Amino acid sequence: MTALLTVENVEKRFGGGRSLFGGAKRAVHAVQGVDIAVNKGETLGIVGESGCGKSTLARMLVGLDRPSARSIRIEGIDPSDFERGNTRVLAKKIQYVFQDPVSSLNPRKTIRTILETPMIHLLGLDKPAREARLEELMQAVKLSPEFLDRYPHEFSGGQAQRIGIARALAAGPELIILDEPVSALDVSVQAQVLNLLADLQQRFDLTYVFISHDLSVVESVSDRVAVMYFGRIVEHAEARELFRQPRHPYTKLLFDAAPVPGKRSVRGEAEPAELPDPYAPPPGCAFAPRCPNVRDRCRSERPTLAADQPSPTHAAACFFPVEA
Ligand SMILES: Nc1ncnc2c1ncn2[C@@H]1O[C@H](COP(=O)(O)OP(=O)(O)OP(=O)(O)O)[C@@H](O)[C@H]1O
Repeated sequence: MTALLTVENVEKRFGGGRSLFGGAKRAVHAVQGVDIAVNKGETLGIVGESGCGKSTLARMLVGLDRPSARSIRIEGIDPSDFERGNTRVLAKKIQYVFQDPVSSLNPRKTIRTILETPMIHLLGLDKPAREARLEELMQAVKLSPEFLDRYPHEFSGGQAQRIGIARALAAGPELIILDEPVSALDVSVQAQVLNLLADLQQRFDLTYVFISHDLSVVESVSDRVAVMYFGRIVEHAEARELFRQPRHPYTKLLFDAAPVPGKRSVRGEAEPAELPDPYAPPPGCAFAPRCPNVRDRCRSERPTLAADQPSPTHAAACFFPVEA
């Protein structure tokens, strides 16, 4: 398998530095020491609770946020374009679909203008080529070409998200970061958008990074899944393997807390608890205060991601993982 995107030891701190009077300002450690490789044509799911750093990581992958310490490489892109945040080069290769479809579209622009903008600025297409591409895009996202001269507020959430997806496709990217793409939609519309994304992946040979807090959605779309907690990846594995046999106690807790039709909730034990102070990450495992398997070592030493012996592709950052 060829990695299209490789992320090594990426970090993002917000704040820090020196105040006007010379004192050290505290920094939020939003993402710490993240390594990811995304293979061509696959969907990597990233799952975790609110505030764990999913969106910050995603924004760094498309160059919307600059990493504090970095190594992000995309096949076919000169690393210096990444260093300089050369959005024009990056945007041709990698695009972003936002969670809130309506507010992510400029309310004063027609759909035609929204979709034509990347064609002009990134691809330099002339009018006839743009017309042909507009038709192709609208047909791909299953919207009538009549919608092209309307404004974003005239659309339902599901339709607006189809337009957001068409905008992401306009420049012909290879990789799309989908940041909670169906969370704001009605359940009945979610499945339609997920099916559309699967069709488009086949048709345009796309690679996806799919970010969500919703386990059932992540399970249904992902080839591999990375679980994030407090800015770090704490477990990753092939999707089927992870959902069959979670190894990190946090992953297990997420699974136990997920609502399953007909199953009585066990939320009592999995109620979201306070995350550690993001200004002062603990020396040991960040999950230790919530962990049912916690021992002394976990509070002083931070476990690194290590692949399990029986399954070299399944890694959990835990000294005392959940037994098979
Ligand atoms: N611009 C910022 N300035 C300061 N702190 C920030 C900023 N953006 C994010 N953070 C902090 O970084 C951490 C990770 O936030 P992030 O939005 O990436 O998490 P998330 O998992 O995507 O959550 P959500 O699903 O709620 O968006 C949080 O502690 C958040 O408060």
